This record gives sequence, structure tokens and C-alpha cells, in this order.
Amino acid sequence: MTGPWTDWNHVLKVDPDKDLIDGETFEDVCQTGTDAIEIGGTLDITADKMQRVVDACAEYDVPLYQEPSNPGVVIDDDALDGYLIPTVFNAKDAFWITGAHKEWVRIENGMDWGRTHTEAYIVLNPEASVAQLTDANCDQSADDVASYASVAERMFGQEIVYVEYSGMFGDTEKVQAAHDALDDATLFYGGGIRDYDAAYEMGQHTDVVVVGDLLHDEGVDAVRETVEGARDAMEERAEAEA
Ligand SMILES: CC(C)=CCC/C(C)=C/CC/C(C)=C/CC/C(C)=C/COP(=O)(O)OP(=O)(O)O
Ligand SMILES: O=P(O)(O)OC[C@@H](O)CO
Ligand SMILES: [Mg+2]
Repeated sequence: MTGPWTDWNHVLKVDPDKDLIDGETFEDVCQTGTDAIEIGGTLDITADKMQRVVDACAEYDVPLYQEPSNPGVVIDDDALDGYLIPTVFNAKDAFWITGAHKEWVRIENGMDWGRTHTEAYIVLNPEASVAQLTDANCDQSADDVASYASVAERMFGQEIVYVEYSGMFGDTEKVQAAHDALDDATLFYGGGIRDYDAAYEMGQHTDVVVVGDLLHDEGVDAVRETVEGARDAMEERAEAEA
């Protein structure tokens, strides 16, 4: 099975706990040119906050995915194209690898498997909330990252591997190592993409560039530049490979 993410270059991650900048609307957010919107964050997320963002984006064309940080914030809404469920491969606490997932399946009254997909996270910024929450071991060399990527794809059948540097621009050598290790899975990279140049640079090492806090800090015009940076990098790569 191949998901729509195989055609994406750019994903915008909207944190339902954070505001948009003054004067901007979710209509503007849906019109940045991003390939998909993921709704999620680590801290202070609730189902109500999730629902507000889904409602505000529902009428626009951009694909909408929920990325829940725990089972309690998952919402059932036809406006969602699906659920991208993290599993943190380098978490020291197994709750964040399979435990939360087991609880979710146990409490759900039947799963919507057709719309449920997983993302194999490798969390690499020890300062990020997600690293602290999951007690991730962020001390990983490029070889370690590549090996995690292979384990995710080959042993656990993951279709998305996510190198996560939330809050800082990551080590391109480690991102490239993950990319080189994957055959079919799609590599997502997120963290510290603040402008065209950063998106363009990281776009040379990943399949999908994920942009988060920039939306809440600087707004939709800055996000649009990152869409262009990611797209230019990937178009050039595709031409070079052709
Ligand atoms: C089984 C279900 C339904 C849920 C569990 C899902 C898991 C394992 C979540 C653990 C990792 C996590 C909290 C992912 C949330 C997505 C994410 C990484 C958001 C980015 O968060 P940060 O940018 O670090 O946080 P803030 O912006 O809130 O500080
Ligand atoms: O907020 P930033 O640093 O852009 O990170 C994006 C995303 O990877 C967070 O999960
Ligand atoms: Mg964040």
C-alpha cells in the first residue's frame, strides 16, 4: 500500500495549543500551498482544541490529518483524511512505542484502520518537549539513525519514518543517512525550518519537509516561502535523478 504522502514535499504542522498571528485566518493557513496539514503538538493538547482547528480547516481542499499526542485527543470527524499516529523508536519509555497504542485500541469501540497510519519517529533534539515527554535517547550517530530507519521500514513495515528535531535545524548528515537507508518508506524531516533557504537545504536530504512553529511565530507568508524552498529542492533532485 502506498499512501498520498509519497507525492508530498511539504507538510504544515498546526499546533492547536498555539495561536495564529494577528489578522491571519485558517483560510490563509489552508492556502499556503502546503501538501497537507497535520494537526498536533506535544503539550497542552485537548480534543476540543483539535476539533476547533479541524472545523476551521474543513471547508478547504488541503488534506487534513490528525497527529494525536495521546489517545484522549483523537477526534472522529469526516473532514479528516486520516490519522498519523506517532511511535517513537528511540523512546526509553515503551509507553510511547506501543503502550499508548495498545491502550487506544483497547478503549476504542472498533478501529478505523483504513484511515490509521503510523509514523516511526526518531527524536533527536533533547530540548524538545517530545524528547522530554517520551524520554528519548537523542544521542544517536548517523549510523544509528540509518539503522533505526531500516528497522522501521524492514522489520516493522513502517511507511513513514520521521526524523524529528522540533525547535532546531537538524544535522543534514543524519537526515541523509536515514534517507539512504530507506527503499520505499517516505522520510519526513521536521525542526527549525524558518525560511526558504532552510527548506531548500533540508529538502535535498528528505522526501518531506515539515514546518511547525514558524506558522505561529511569523505567519503564512513565511510558511509559503518554505513550501517553495522544499519544492525547488525536490524538483531539482528529481531532474538530476532523471
Ligand atoms: C496511540 C495514540 C493515539 C497516541 C500516542 C502517540 C505517541 C506515541 C505520541 C508520542 C510523541 C508525541 C507527543 C507526538 C506529538 C507530535 C509532535 C512530535 C509534536 C511536536 O511537538 P513539540 O514541538 O515537541 O511540542 P510543543 O510544540 O507542544 O512544545
Ligand atoms: O516547530 P518546528 O521546529 O518547525 O518543528 C516541526 C515539527 O517537526 C514538530 O513536530
Ligand atoms: Mg512545536
